Amino acid sequence: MSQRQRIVVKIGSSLLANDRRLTLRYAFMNELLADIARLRDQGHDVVLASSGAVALGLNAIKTSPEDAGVLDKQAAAACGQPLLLHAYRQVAQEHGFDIAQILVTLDDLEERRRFLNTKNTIQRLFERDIMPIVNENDTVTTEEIRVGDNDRLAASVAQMIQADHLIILTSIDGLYDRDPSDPEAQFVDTIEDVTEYLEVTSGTSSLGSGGMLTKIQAANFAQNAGCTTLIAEGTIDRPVSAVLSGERRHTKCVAKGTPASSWAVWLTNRLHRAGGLVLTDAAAAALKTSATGVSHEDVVKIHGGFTKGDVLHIYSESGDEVARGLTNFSSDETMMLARHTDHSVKELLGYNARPEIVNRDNMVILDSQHLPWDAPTKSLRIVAS
Ligand SMILES: Nc1ncnc2c1ncn2[C@@H]1O[C@H](COP(=O)(O)OP(=O)(O)O)[C@@H](O)[C@H]1O
Ligand SMILES: N[C@@H](CCC(=O)OP(=O)(O)O)C(=O)O
Repeated sequence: MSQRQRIVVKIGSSLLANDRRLTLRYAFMNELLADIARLRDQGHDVVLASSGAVALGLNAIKTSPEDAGVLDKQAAAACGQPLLLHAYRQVAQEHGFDIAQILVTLDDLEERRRFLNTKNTIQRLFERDIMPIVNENDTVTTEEIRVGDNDRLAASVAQMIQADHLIILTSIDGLYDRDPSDPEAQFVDTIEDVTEYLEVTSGTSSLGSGGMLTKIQAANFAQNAGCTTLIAEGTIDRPVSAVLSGERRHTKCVAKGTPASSWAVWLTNRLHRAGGLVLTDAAAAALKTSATGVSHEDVVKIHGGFTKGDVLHIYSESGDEVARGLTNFSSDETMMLARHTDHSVKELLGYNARPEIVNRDNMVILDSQHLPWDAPTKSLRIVAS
């Protein structure tokens, strides 16, 4: 690998924490950072997305992984994160480089301005030759507002920095076509279309969060952003470079040849659904070909309580997700406009604006490479009532 690359390496909890004693696996960390030091010396930019804060903090709060509830995990992360980063810093310095901590929440990835701020920070750290280590700020997140797994978080970072490779190191050597404990399970070398594998990926290791499903979703995010994902076992001997060079077995999820613009990728790679619109089937079908956006006249149901600027998932009445786009109106304003199509925006909301809920310029039509989200079944308000 001679060309200079941007690489995001995601490390699962079970690689950093001993699963019985819940103590740090220093030997693995040492080999990992030695390997990364060599990659850095060859000119590559590396970001680590590291799990392990919760697992390493459980001893401090005297709780086991099986018994830990949300509050325990938040407290454990508060104890484990400084321990983890302190170790990373000491070991990295042994290998001649410095590290920095970036703790993010869902909003830092989903809100455009915060996403760009985070991107700029990582860029500046690269310029100063410091390796960023990213984790979710588990202590301040709750179930509804968290990413929840570092696989998709790492993919968001890969998309953010336009990485060439996302390397997900975990407790298993890659993806199998069924539960890997099934003796008939076959190893999958290469994935072009992740949708074929969504059904075969349940279950996690004892310390893991998302299992193989979130790795496959992450791989899809990355491939849409023009980044190739390699899923491999975090083996102690040259954990990253042996995978990159192809010496160690792994599952490769190939990047799409022509990635969309970074804005379109940000718009479609969603970790959270702020809200949605259901359109008539005819209007949803027309979106694919027309040059106009979503008209207030076509909305039949509104999902969730959203505000202006949120990214909405747009469905047909038959339940297919057809597009994602930035809304010009809040959910309550959208309901007013959709219910009273014979009135102007000025009459209904008190200011002049076109009654287009989502502009064509602020929308991306989904195609076969995107993983659609199931149509919402709860928090739906019907327009014609
Ligand atoms: N089809 C599959 N192929 C490979 N692994 C799978 C599959 N389905 C479930 N898994 C499980 O996913 C686990 C890895 O995910 P996880 O425990 O969340 O790891 P990490 O902590 O590294 O994120 C493996 O231990 C494996 O048992
Ligand atoms: N943010 C959490 C890790 C969440 C997570 O994705 O864990 P894992 O599935 O082990 O990568 C932590 O630091 O403990």
